[in-house]
Amino acid sequence: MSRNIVIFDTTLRDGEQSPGASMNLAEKLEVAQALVDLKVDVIEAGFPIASPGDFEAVQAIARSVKGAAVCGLARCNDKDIDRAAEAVKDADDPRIHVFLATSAIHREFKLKMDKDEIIRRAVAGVERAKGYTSNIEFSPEDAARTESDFLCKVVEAAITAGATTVNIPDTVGYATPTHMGGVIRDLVNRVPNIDKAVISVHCHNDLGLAVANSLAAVENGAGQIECTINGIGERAGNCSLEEITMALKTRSDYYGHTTRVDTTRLVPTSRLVSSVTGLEVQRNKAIVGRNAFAHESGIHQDGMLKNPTTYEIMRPEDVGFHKTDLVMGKHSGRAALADRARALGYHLEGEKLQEVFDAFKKLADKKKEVYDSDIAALIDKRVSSADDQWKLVRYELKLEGEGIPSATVTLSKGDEEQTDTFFGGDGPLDALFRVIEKITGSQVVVRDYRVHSVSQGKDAQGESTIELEYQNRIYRGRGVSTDTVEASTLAFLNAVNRISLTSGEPTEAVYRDTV
Ligand SMILES: CC(=O)SCCNC(=O)CCNC(=O)[C@H](O)C(C)(C)COP(=O)(O)OP(=O)(O)OC[C@H]1O[C@@H](n2cnc3c(N)ncnc32)[C@H](O)[C@@H]1OP(=O)(O)O
Ligand SMILES: CC(C)C(=O)C(=O)O
Ligand SMILES: [Mg+2]
Repeated sequence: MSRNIVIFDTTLRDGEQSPGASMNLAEKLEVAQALVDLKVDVIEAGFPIASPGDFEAVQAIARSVKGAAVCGLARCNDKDIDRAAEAVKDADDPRIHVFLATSAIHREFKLKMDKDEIIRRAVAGVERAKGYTSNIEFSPEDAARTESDFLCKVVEAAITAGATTVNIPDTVGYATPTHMGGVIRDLVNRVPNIDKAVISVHCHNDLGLAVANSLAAVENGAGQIECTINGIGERAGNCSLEEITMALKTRSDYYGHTTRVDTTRLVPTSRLVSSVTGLEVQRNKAIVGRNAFAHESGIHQDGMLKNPTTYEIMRPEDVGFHKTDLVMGKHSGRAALADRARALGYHLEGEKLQEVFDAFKKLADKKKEVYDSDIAALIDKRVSSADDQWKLVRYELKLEGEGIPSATVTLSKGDEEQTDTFFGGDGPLDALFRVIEKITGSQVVVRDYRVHSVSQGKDAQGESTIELEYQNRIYRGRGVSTDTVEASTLAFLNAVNRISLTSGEPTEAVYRDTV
């Protein structure tokens, strides 16, 4: 029977758990708005107890988002649930997502709780959340590795306690499609009150099977899929939203289900998330990769020219690829800029539109043609630096006798400016980075540094991305400018700003990184 599958996006929660993918408040609000435009049903905006910044972001999203439920994650304890409830309370449709691991491994080694205690805590958690909202999701974490009998008992108890969605996570990406389908089928057949809740699925991609496992779950009765843009998330990531929604759409002949997702927004949303997290999308990534609709070989090109359906199962425009890169110039106005920005995944209005418009006009004076990618870069620059404490005022680079670099940088913080100089270093960029370290007082190690062009032509804008290590954590930064040295300096400063943004917060998050 045809069903509408609920799309639960967790880019801002599980997606943000990707090492180095932290987003600032302005970036999270921009992504949340893009998710609304994409027409996802539920936005998991964060884990409010995790840090004051997470709480603030969930609250701001709950207050601003219209047209999707806003969800906050909580462990099964009173403090987490109360904090999540406080964060989502102003949403039109607030959801609290309570989780507790159920597998033998997690019970014994992590939680140190027996089966009875797990059921007691799960029920107490759902009941407490129920005191705040009627929209409650419960997840038995590591469900795919949980004994079937026990999983059925926990799910039944959570529904009796008031859970309206029961989410079945494959937390460690262990399942295969037949296995995951079987887990859902067992719940459908064996849990007496299962019809009182929506069954959800939350698959991780450790074996590259997250999308396949989610499809198998849907085939066996799941009515909600948890997923993220570009498949980002803990370790190898989560089920990719663009892949799962296009699989359901393209193969509606087989699955017969629908989603509310406006698939023409997939590419702009993917771009936005890639840009704010610094996690690049691989060229051959299904649906949104640059090569997803590119045809190189003669026989394929011949077929495409005769009829695109010979080699394309989806139309590029259905996922949001544009045939042409619209050229805007110095004679374009605000209306055209706002319209172009929307097509690229952003919302520009009021003061924000004016700021980007001013930057656009300056760029148009420098560059002959301003492409979509230039515009996206200008907006990204504004969004990613919105919460920055330190701003670059000016810099000067000189090569002294025997080519030794000397860098002088002026940064501002609030109304104050500070200038310093560094002489020496392993090259001009190193000298610039060292001055910034001196002024901001942060000692970092550069782990990765890249520069590439974001638009066409000799006068293209350069984008620099950088990964800094500070106290065993990775911080990413981006900078864009027509001058690549300036782009690199901005990227370094952007990453340093992220350090000062998070290190002042009393978070005790355990972090395992891959460096
Ligand atoms: C599968 C998932 O994706 S779950 C979500 C994972 N995301 C995150 O962890 C990111 C945010 N996390 C954080 O900021 C921190 O871990 C916090 C603030 C939540 C907790 O920090 P701390 O209080 O220092 O605890 P810490 O992280 O060291 O350990 C987690 C504790 O929660 C307990 N716990 C884990 N899951 C649950 C749960 N669902 N319900 C109740 N307790 C739980 C653990 O057993 C451990 O308790 P213990 O300290 O008594 O052994
Ligand atoms: C919190 C839960 C749903 C989770 O992210 C997982 O189990 O992977
Ligand atoms: Mg997860």
